[in-house]
Amino acid sequence: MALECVAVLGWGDSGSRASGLVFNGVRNSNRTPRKCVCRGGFSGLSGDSVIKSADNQNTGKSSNVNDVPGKLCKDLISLPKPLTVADFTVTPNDGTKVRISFKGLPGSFSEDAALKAYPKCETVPCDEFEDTFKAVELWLADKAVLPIENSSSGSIHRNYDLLLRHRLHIVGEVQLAANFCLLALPGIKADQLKRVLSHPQALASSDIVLTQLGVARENVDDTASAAQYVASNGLRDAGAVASARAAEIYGLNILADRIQDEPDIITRFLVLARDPIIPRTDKLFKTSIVFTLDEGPGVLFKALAVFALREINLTKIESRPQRKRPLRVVDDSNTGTAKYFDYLFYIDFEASMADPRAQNALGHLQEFATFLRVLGCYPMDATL
Ligand SMILES: O=C(O)C(=O)C[C@]1(C(=O)O)C=C[C@@H](O)C=C1
Repeated sequence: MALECVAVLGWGDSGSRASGLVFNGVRNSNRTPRKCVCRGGFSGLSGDSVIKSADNQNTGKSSNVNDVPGKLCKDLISLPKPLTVADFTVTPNDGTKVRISFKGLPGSFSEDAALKAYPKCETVPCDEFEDTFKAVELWLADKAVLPIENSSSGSIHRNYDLLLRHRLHIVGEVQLAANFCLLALPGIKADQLKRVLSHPQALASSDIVLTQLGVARENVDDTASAAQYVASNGLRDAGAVASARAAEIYGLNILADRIQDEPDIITRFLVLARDPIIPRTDKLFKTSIVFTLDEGPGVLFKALAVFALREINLTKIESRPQRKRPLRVVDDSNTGTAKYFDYLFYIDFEASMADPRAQNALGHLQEFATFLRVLGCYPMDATL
């Protein structure tokens, strides 16, 4: 990825103080592709083969003739096999056999998002958001899907932090309209319910109906867990706010459909993978970045101007405190020592990294950003 730095404005005078443009942790100037030793090189490209290959490498067992001087290696089966044409068709484009990790139980909206992106995928339920990242990093899943923001309660901050802590690349986005249903055991009527369980966002978004019912609200990790809990414990006084698919999976009845306060509650999910995709310009692409700036008047204005000057539309801006260095100390001769919160800025913009405008904008931002990382460049989801 060639970056061209242009001095369109007079403020690009700080030289290259940034530690280098980072494409998910690797400076672009001397970027070497991150490759897993076993990837596609041994018995196939499917995930199982990959995990097996990795295991062989880690056990320390001798699978190399050089480890057994003067003898033939006994473990011939574990030797790498050459790739064949079949290896390249194991994971077709329609999503067959792609394994997608998500947080929650089957029937959750995150699983719906995974199925929207890859209709024939195998979904891998995880306990925590962090586990969805680890599943991909450890080759237990090919990709992860995680919610990043929704139209009723805004950003899911924890996931912004995890994007930076981990080294996965954003390779796609999924927009999903949630249809919240009130579920209960078969035979139970709405007026018998004393409490309703769900994910806090689903409960908050169904406030009007739940208030009318006069029920207590109980938070659980995800909407499908609520349905599963009611069903598996045979709770006759408890309902769940979850999807129609969760009702089917856990054998619950739908007492009311579309109970959300707003007609459309949209959640935007990100798809993460170990490797970035090749940016294109023949369809609409988005790029997500994170950066830090020095303290000073107008620095954020300058940072945003690199996009405005090139007519690049920003679709999202989010700031998060820098957890490891929360306070910035500034010595000021007039006012003494000031301490400010130090922030990371996350921006999504509507341009592909293959577009010279995006390359120039990032080259320009790099001139004065103290840190810059491209989190991913991916096709926009314009569907619902
Ligand atoms: O609880 C679920 O079903 C989820 O997939 C999680 C989640 C979220 O984390 O925001 C996703 C979308 C729904 O609107 C509610 C909850």
